[in-house]
Amino acid sequence: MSSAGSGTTRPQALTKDGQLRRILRLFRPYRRKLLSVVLLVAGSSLVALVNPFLIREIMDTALPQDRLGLLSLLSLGMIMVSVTTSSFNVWQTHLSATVGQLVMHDLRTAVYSHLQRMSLAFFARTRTGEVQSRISNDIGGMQVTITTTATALLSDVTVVIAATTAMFLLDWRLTLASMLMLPVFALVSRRVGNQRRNITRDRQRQLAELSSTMQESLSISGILLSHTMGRSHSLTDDFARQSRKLTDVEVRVTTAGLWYQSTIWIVIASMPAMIYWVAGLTSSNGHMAISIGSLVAFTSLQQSLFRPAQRLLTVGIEIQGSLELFGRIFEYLDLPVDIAEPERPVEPAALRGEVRMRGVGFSYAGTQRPTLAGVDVTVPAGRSLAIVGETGSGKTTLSYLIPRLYDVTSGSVTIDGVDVRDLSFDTLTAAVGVVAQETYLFHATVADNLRFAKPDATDEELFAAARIAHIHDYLMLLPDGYDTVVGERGYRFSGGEKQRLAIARTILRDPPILVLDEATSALDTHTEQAVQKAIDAASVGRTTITVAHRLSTVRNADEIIVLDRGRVQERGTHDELLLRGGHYATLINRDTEPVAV
Ligand SMILES: Nc1ncnc2c1ncn2[C@@H]1O[C@H](COP(=O)(O)OP(=O)(O)OP(=O)(O)O)[C@@H](O)[C@H]1O
Repeated sequence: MSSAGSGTTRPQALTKDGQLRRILRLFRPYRRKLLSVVLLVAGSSLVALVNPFLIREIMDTALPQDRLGLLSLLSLGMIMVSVTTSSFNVWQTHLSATVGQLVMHDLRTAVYSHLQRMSLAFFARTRTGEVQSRISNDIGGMQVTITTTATALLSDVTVVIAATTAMFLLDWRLTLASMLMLPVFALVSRRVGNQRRNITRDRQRQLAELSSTMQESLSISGILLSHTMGRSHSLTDDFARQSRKLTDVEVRVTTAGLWYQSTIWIVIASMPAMIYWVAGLTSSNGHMAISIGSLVAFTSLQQSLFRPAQRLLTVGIEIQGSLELFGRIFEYLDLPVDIAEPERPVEPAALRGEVRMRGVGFSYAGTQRPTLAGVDVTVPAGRSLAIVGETGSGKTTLSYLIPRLYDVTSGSVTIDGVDVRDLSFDTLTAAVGVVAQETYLFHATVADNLRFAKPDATDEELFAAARIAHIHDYLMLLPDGYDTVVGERGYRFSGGEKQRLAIARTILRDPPILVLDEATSALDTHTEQAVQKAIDAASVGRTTITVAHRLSTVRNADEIIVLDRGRVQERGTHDELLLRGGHYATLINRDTEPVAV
């Protein structure tokens, strides 16, 4: 439950302009829908502006002159205006929500698919919760901006332009008087926007931190560790501390610029009073320079301006916050893919499965000492290689170079003479089957888990693979057989059973090369024999490279290499190496397993 940082570095900050252009590009596929939204918003805003003029006519003409026909017509007009604007709004909201959600869907999928291409190294240095938080919290946080703010902005601009024009037409002096405060508001809004952007950054970081903590500590392994280490209370305290920090940030997000918004609100709300007062001042001998109808129409226009103007002055604040969210997402989309598929892959006819490593060197990023150096090994097709050595000598790392979970730093790994870096991912994954040290099973049925390797596998194929892995009989004894649902991370199955399921899953793809990283956890002799039988059966006719943690399992390998701090120290068969009396012999003697020599 480390509190290591996110592990992702911020690439050079995107310029605001570049970011805006990139955001606009996201909307490009939906420009037709957006055009309809623009038309609907503009239409509804313009139609709404007819109302004040209808009011003026009612007040100045229809009512004083007792013209009932005109009054009915004007009243009906007012009702029609509301019907039209409401219908336009419903339609527009539906369209803009659809576009907003589609853009979010595109972003979510783009981030997910980019992350799928990232190498193991990225996930090794990044906290799981952090990755998920970018997809759920950051993209989720954009929803308001994308779906509502953007269209509100559009309608607000239209209303403000149209209402201001109408106000000028009614009385230009009153209009100017109403707008004196605008520049001051705009300036302050800019400052509050920057403030909001910084707070949003803090909030998203805090959210990611909280997600990571939950992800790690509420997983089966996390709970197991905290229960057995008696750390539940302190973890709860840590969580509470983080959650409390989030509370503070959330309050800051909500209240940033609140005083500013209230001031605007008060000033805007006092405007009609000011206007009546100014109109009163202009009256002489009981006659005002402006008719009552115009005055009412003017203040009603002003009223319709309140919300849009206020929103426009604060929309910058919202957008600044969202820019930060977009920035975090773009940062992930821009992560370089360190293990990329070749543009023009070599397509060999059929792979036999000869694996050759030539002068292989490898260093993990950020480490001083190379993990592997000068490794030369050839495993002829159909033969077996066992890699042994002290813990940390680089066995697993070496085996990961064949399926390209990591790329060599120097030298090369070839399959049938073709560099693995020149093969398409499809060819490579079809050629190399990997059974990793830690078996990962999805929360789904056994059959679904097996079919993850080969979605179109028939039941017979599943049974055959499970038989080879010596797990079929066991599965048939379960009440639900192959339909048994595997618990979270396969917890209902024992370690040995999970390994055999993993072996069955891998051989279902029938790869010519098998890379097996033996589980380090000790299995009882009976289980170990069962797993060994599964491995032996799975290896038949395949090139097999086994990372051996238990020396009892390597005796039959065609070749054994002994790694020492990343270098091949000895090589040969079990008998040859024993006779040599070197490092391997020492390891064998030290191995707790009784070995018949
Ligand atoms: N992602 C990583 N970043 C940096 N160093 C790593 C990383 N993964 C492994 N190492 C280091 O590389 C070395 C070789 O690790 P590797 O897992 O290949 O050893 P191993 O021989 O398989 O060990 P074991 O028998 O304990 O599984 C170790 O010192 C390990 O700490």
